[in-house]
Amino acid sequence: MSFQNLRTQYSTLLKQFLKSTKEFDVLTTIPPDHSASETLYVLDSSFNPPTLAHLRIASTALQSTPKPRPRLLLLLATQNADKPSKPASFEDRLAMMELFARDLRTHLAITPASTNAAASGLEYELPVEALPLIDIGVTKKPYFVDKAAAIESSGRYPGALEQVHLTGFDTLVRIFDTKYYPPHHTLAPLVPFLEKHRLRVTMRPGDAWGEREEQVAFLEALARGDRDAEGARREWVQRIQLVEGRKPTDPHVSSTRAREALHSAPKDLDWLVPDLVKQYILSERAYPSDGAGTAKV
Ligand SMILES: Nc1ncnc2c1ncn2[C@@H]1O[C@H](COP(=O)(O)OP(=O)(O)OP(=O)(O)O)[C@@H](O)[C@H]1O
Ligand SMILES: NC(=O)c1ccc[n+]([C@@H]2O[C@H](COP(=O)(O)O)[C@@H](O)[C@H]2O)c1
Repeated sequence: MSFQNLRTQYSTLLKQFLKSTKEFDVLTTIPPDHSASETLYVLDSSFNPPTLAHLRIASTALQSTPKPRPRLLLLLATQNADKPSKPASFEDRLAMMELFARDLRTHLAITPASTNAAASGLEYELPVEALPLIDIGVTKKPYFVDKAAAIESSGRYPGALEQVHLTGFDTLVRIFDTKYYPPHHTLAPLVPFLEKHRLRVTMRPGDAWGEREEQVAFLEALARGDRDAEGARREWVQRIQLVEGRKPTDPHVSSTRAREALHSAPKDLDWLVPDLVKQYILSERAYPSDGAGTAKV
């Protein structure tokens, strides 16, 4: 299917979703398949555009599970907690999410899960049947607690399915920010979320969120009870896994950096975004240099 047809397909599906009363829906599954799974990994993002950091977050989570054929939901919220809905339109982002899903499956097919296996130098290829199913989903809810509840009540997945939300450290801090939970502004709304589901948080050292030690200290403070007065529970640390992010020598990858590189240094896209996503943003003008481009629906 051409990029343009892919975009048109998502434009139609998105319009139907926005007109419906649904709070969450799956628009596509790659490959089309309805078999059950025990754990649902959820990568919620603006996908503006999807980057190699997103790919790393998703692939390391999927490769860390001993369960056969895990399932991944790539989730786009039509309303963001903080950011305006631009510069790329939602249909461009949905098209890029599908391309990202294909890039991710290709990556998983040829990348061994352990560094030992990688070092062995033996040729490696995962059979197609073992690759994860990837759902492309949309939600009208900006907050994690509501997204998780909307996924649960959608009927799209078995009721008891555990969700593991994949986030970066900056998002963990915001999930634990009481400003998002009016009218009482406590962390009580997180209780049902963390009783049932988990967070797998990738550290994001060296930027506005502090170095590795400060990020580890955030969870230690939670375990010590420093946040009890806000309504936090110490046992939540069992539900939150902190995993290593980029090495200090690796460049910092973000969607902002990819959008900037498109106009100033397109060669940098090679280490910022996966291959099909790169082809899409170079050919489809999802990010015009005049900054135009809005969430057209
Ligand atoms: N380099 C990274 N390291 C760790 N986590 C990341 C990284 N890039 C993105 N994430 C996480 O992935 C999730 C979705 O990211 P998001 O779409 O906000 O990407 P972003 O690169 O931060 O976007 P932007 O640059 O447009 O603000 C968030 O939970 C974010 O913390
Ligand atoms: N308290 C919360 O649940 C909370 C706070 C901030 C952002 N978010 C969400 O996290 C996701 C990633 O956010 P950014 O795209 O702003 O990095 C978005 O879907 C956003 O709406 C949730």
